Amino acid sequence: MLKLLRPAVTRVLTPLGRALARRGISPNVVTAVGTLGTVAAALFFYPRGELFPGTVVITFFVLADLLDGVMARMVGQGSLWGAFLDSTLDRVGDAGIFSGLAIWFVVSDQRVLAGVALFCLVAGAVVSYVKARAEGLGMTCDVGLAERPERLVVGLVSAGLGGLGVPYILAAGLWLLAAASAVTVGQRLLHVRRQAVSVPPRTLR
Ligand SMILES: CCCCCCCC/C=C\CCCCCCCC(=O)OCC(COP(=O)(O)OP(=O)(O)OC[C@H]1O[C@@H](n2ccc(N)nc2=O)[C@H](O)[C@@H]1O)OC(=O)CCCCCCC/C=C\CCCCCCCC
Ligand SMILES: O=P([O-])([O-])O[C@@H]1[C@@H](O)[C@H](O)[C@@H](O)[C@H](O)[C@@H]1O
Ligand SMILES: [Mg+2]
Ligand SMILES: [Mg+2]
Repeated sequence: MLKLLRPAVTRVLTPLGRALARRGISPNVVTAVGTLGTVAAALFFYPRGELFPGTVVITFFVLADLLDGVMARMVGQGSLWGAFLDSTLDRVGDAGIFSGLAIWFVVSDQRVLAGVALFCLVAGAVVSYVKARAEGLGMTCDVGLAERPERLVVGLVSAGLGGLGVPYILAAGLWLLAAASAVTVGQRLLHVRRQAVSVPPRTLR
């Protein structure tokens, strides 16, 4: 659903993308710096319980994932290597965010929430894997309640508000995200199954 914001986001980020490109910075550098910054901020701030500053810094770096694509499209359709790097490093960034939260929950003796954060990490990775595998087999899988932008917005907004002292919001956000991610896995499996069963087996790769 947040995909609908892509044209507006592209308009806002295009001047910045153009300025970076003029300085010789490539989309791949933006992808890599965004991931490194996300992981470093998540593993520095979250385990200390500094949820609000952590979320602000992570949000800054995570937006690089929008900027890299804007920059790539400014000079054409983007590169194959860039597309691969972007998707792969997204998994690394997500792992940093949710493991940072899980470490904080362990350290602060909130074990159930540590489990929920780990579930969000794994379920989010499965959501992405199902799509990548389906596309690798020649099918489509552009469906689901909690795609990556939704997962990041729910995770980051609840962590940020939790860091500001809003009671129960982080727990509520993570439980919601866990449920939405599980539903999304189900939606994607059904979507892929519908396509897969209509293909004669010998044409499968
Ligand atoms: C009360 C709380 C208030 C907070 C309000 C928050 C509101 C929410 C604000 C913003 C939401 C913005 C969401 C925007 C969604 C945009 C749409 C979308 O689909 O984005 C998807 C992506 C990027 O995906 P991807 O990487 O696949 O796309 P690209 O555009 O990069 O294109 C890929 C292709 O480009 C080529 N390419 C790429 C890279 C490369 N190196 N070479 C290339 O060639 C190639 O062809 C590729 O195939 O977006 C995301 O996943 C990131 C979403 C980020 C959302 C962050 C939201 C943070 C929100 C809130 C944080 C609150 C912080 C403060 C909290 C305190 C509360 C008071
Ligand atoms: O499958 P999902 O995790 O919801 O969302 C995906 C992103 O996480 C991935 O990095 C991107 O390259 C895919 O095109 C897709 O948008
Ligand atoms: Mg990107
Ligand atoms: Mg990405």
